Amino acid sequence: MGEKGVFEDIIEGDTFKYYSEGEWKVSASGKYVPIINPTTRNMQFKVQACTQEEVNKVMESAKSAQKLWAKTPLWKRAELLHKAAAILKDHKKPIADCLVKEIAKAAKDAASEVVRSGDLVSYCAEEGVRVLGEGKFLVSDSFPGNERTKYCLTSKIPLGVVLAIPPFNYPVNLSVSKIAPALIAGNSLVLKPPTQGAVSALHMIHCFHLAGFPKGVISCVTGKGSEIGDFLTMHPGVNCISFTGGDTGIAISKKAGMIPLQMELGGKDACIILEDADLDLASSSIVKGGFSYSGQRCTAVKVVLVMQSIADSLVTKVNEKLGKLTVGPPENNCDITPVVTESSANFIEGLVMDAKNKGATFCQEYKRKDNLIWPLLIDNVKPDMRIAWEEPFGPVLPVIRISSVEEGIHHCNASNFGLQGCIFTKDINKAILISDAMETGTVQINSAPARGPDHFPFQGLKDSGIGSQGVTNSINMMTKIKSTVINLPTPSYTMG
Ligand SMILES: NC(=O)C1=CN([C@@H]2O[C@H](COP(=O)(O)OP(=O)(O)OC[C@H]3O[C@@H](n4cnc5c(N)ncnc54)[C@H](OP(=O)(O)O)[C@@H]3O)[C@@H](O)[C@H]2O)C=CC1
Ligand SMILES: O=C(O)[C@H](O)COP(=O)(O)O
Repeated sequence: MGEKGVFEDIIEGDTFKYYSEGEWKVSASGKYVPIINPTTRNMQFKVQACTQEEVNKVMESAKSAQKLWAKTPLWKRAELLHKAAAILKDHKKPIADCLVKEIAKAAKDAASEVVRSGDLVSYCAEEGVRVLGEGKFLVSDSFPGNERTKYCLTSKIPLGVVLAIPPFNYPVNLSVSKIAPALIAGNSLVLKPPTQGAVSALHMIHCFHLAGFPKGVISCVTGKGSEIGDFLTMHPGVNCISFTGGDTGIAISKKAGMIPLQMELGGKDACIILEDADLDLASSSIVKGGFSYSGQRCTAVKVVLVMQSIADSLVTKVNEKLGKLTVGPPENNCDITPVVTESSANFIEGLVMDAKNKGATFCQEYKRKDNLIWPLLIDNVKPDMRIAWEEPFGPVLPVIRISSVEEGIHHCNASNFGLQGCIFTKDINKAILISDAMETGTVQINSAPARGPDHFPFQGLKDSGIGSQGVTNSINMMTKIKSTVINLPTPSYTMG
């Protein structure tokens, strides 16, 4: 079970506790949620199945703690975040070990997720003191019909309680990308971690506890999203929801009520390859973009749209590189590791079989053992195949051969998703025109889609999301503007 020592307080018996009012607690439910190791398919960890009463208590304490937190000087909030970031990075090993066991992330990638997360928290602290330390000053005579009798001062104020719900694939990084902006902006934060990934997230929360955040400013409740999710997202104490995940986010946005929402949902990121593309660069980007963490990234390349004349060469190069990927357990740092759950593996297999039955060309033999699926490139995919449109979230990648750039853009824009996309060409003018035509939140030119570096804006169009992430955008999103207007008895003009 998880590492003892500094993390001793977060576990009782064999079940991890939840974090409420600055303390680690056992749920009164007497129930636990099992976390299944994707590699062994045995139960690896247990977390508390929190009750609705416990959620209520967390919300109450988050609400009262926020009032005091908002009065804490900005530099002091930043100092605490820097401290949490340092503690997080100091405990990279035990947290990464949990990621390996809970979500089968390769050991080296698990360690870099923790380091990246510490860096994100520190960056957010630095950015916060600047973004939140500045407001606006407006004078009334810039608007027609007014004299200079009014001075308007605007500042950014906290929203209250922010509810953060991240997905399984980056349970630490996509938690802190919500926690740090919320806290620096003077909000309190309630985290509902994904079930697969909950124990890594609880370790990360303990780092914030050790940093000395006041009671109630940060809390973490565990339980299955399907059981406590609605209660949390519809809770009257929540003033903002920051969610990353799948279609669940669409359902949440319909139920949440009149509060700001930040939604980062699925994607079907298209990779358009033009005739003049550097095929070595394109093929290595496709392999990295499509197959790292076994394709379980929202920003994974999820469909290749290649010009017919270069398709054979591209497919050959991609296949050569796929042949070099190692397949096996995350502990061995394999490139391809088991996907997160058996149901996920079954879903991927469903897409693969549909493509096979409809006549697609398999570049490798389809191979699966339990949750482990060998990397597979599926060529000659046609629009009537599910894999042309649905995201497998696994190590299988469809190739659609196109006869014009317009056909590629049309396929990209016909998707319900609009997260990212990428274009490979040496002609920057063409790249810009195609980028403008693609209905996605980001287009990468000559590289695979990616969210990072974490301070870049990150957003999806259509069913891929609401709002924008990235450090600065998240800080702004988790604040409101407040104006104070000074009314003068007579117009006043400086130096006038
Ligand atoms: N755009 C982006 O940035 C990203 C998008 N994704 C997308 O996420 C999906 C895969 O991630 P996955 O974790 O399986 O996504 P899910 O949408 O299944 O789960 C995301 C989070 O929502 C929780 N949840 C489940 N049901 C509810 C509910 N009714 N109310 C509130 N919360 C709930 C889950 O908890 P529990 O685990 O307990 O069920 C989890 O914490 C893919 O579609 C992928 O594209 C993933 C990463 C990044
Ligand atoms: O959830 C995801 O898939 C991430 O947001 C992707 O992040 P990355 O592109 O930086 O790996």
